[in-house]
Amino acid sequence: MCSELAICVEHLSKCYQIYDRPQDRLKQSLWRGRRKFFREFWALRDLSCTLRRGETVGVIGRNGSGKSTLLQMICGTLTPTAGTIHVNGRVAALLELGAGFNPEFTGRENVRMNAALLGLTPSEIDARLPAILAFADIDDFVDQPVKTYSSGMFVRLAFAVIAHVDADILIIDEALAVGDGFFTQKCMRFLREFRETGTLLFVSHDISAVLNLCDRALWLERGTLRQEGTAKIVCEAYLADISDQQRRELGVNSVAAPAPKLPTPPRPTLPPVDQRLPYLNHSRFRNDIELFDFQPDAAAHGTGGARVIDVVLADEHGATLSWAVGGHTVQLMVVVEALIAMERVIVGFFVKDRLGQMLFGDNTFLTRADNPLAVNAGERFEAKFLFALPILPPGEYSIDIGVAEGVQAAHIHHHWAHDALLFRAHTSSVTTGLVGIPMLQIALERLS
Ligand SMILES: Nc1ncnc2c1ncn2[C@@H]1O[C@H](COP(=O)(O)OP(=O)(O)OP(=O)(O)O)[C@@H](O)[C@H]1O
Repeated sequence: MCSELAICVEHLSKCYQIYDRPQDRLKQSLWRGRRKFFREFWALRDLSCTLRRGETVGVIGRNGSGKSTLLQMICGTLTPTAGTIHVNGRVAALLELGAGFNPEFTGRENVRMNAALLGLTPSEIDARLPAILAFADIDDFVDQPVKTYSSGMFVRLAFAVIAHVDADILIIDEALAVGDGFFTQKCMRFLREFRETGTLLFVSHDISAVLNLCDRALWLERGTLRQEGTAKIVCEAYLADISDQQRRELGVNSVAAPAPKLPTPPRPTLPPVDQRLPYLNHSRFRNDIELFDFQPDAAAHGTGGARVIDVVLADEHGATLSWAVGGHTVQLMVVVEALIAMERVIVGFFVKDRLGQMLFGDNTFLTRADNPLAVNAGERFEAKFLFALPILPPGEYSIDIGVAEGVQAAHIHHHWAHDALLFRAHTSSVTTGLVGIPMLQIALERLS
C-alpha cells in the first residue's frame, strides 16, 4: 500500500445469514452446508475506496445503507465476508455507544483500559489522565461504574480518550449526535484541529456536520457506493435524492416548464421588522429562545491583555433578557477589562450553531475607525450591538466574543472567549437553512 494512503479498502463485502426461525440455525449446523436454511443479506457489497493521509471523509446514506458495517470492518471489530482492508497508522475509533467499555468498571478505570488498548504506556496514561478527564468534564461520575452513565456521558468519556492518544486516524460513527450542544462544540473544535495533521473518517446523518468538517464524502446506498466526491457535490446529490423520494411519496410532480417572466412590482418602503411577527408570535411557531448565563470560564485564547467580564443579551432599552424572540430587536452587551494599555480596541462577536458553524457576527472596528478607543490598564469598557435577531431553527447556539487591538486586517487577539453565551431555540417557523432573516414583506398575489 502506498505511503500516501491512510486507508485502502478493496472489493469489501459483508454478508449476513438470516434465519427466519431459530430451529433453522440448528438444522444448518446439522446439515453441515449440504442444504441452505438461511437467506443471504449483503450489508455491504464489493465496495472499494481509499483515504489519503490527512483527508477528512464523511460517510452518508440512509438507515441501513452499510455505514456502520464499513466502519466496523475498517476498525477490525467485524470480519469481512470478502475483500481486503489496509490501514496505515494508529487508529482510534468511536463506534457503538459503550463499545470497548466494561460496564462494571468506573469511568477512570475504563479510560486507563482504553488508553492502554490504544497503545499508551502506563506513564503516558498517568500524564494524560488529567487532560482526558478535563475534556470529558463529567465531574464525580468518573469514579462511578459506567453502567450508571447516560449516553451523553459515555460519549464524553469515549471521545476524551480518542482525543488524547495521538491517533493518526480517527474513525467516528455518529458520536456527535448524542452530546449536548456545548460538548459538540468542543468536539468540533478538536476535530478541526485534528484535521490539520490527521486522517478522519466520519459517519453522520447530519449533513451540515459533514459539509462543515469533510473534504470528501462517500454516499452508501443498500450496501454499495452510490457516489463519492467532494463533500459539497455528494451531499447536494444526496439531499436532492431524499427530496425526490419525498416528492414521489407525496405524489407531487415537478414543475414542467419555467414560468414566464413577469414585470417586478414596485417595492414598498417598510419599517425593518418581520411583517409576519404579529401572526407568528401568537402561534406555536414563535421563535422562543432560551438564554443562559455568561460563562466566565469558557475556553479562551489570546495574549491575556484583556478579559471579557460580562456578556448579556438585552432588549433595545438595555434590560437583560432570559428569553428572546427571533425577529425582535436585541442588544448584545459586552463588558471588558483591560489588563494592559491598548491603543485601538476592537470588540467583536460571532454567533455559531451547535456544530460551530459561524452564522453571523460583527465588530466595532468600522464604527470607531476614525476615532479608535484607547484604554489604560485596569479600565473597563463596553461594546453594544443593536440588531434584529434572526429567526433561528430549533437547536443550540453559542456566541464567541473577541477583544482585539489593531485594525480589521491586522490585529492581535487579547481575549477570544469561545461559547461565552449559550442559548437554545425551542420553537421556530424556520426549519431549513442556517438562519431565517427577518422578512420585510412576503407577498403572493395572482397577476391579471
Ligand atoms: N448482525 C446482523 N445480522 C443481520 N443483519 C445485520 C446485522 N448487522 C447489521 N445488519 C444489517 O446490515 C445493514 C447495514 O447496517 P448498518 O448498521 O451498517 O447500516 P447504517 O448505514 O450504519 O445504518 P444507520 O444509519 O441506521 O446507523 C442493515 O440492513 C442492518 O439491518
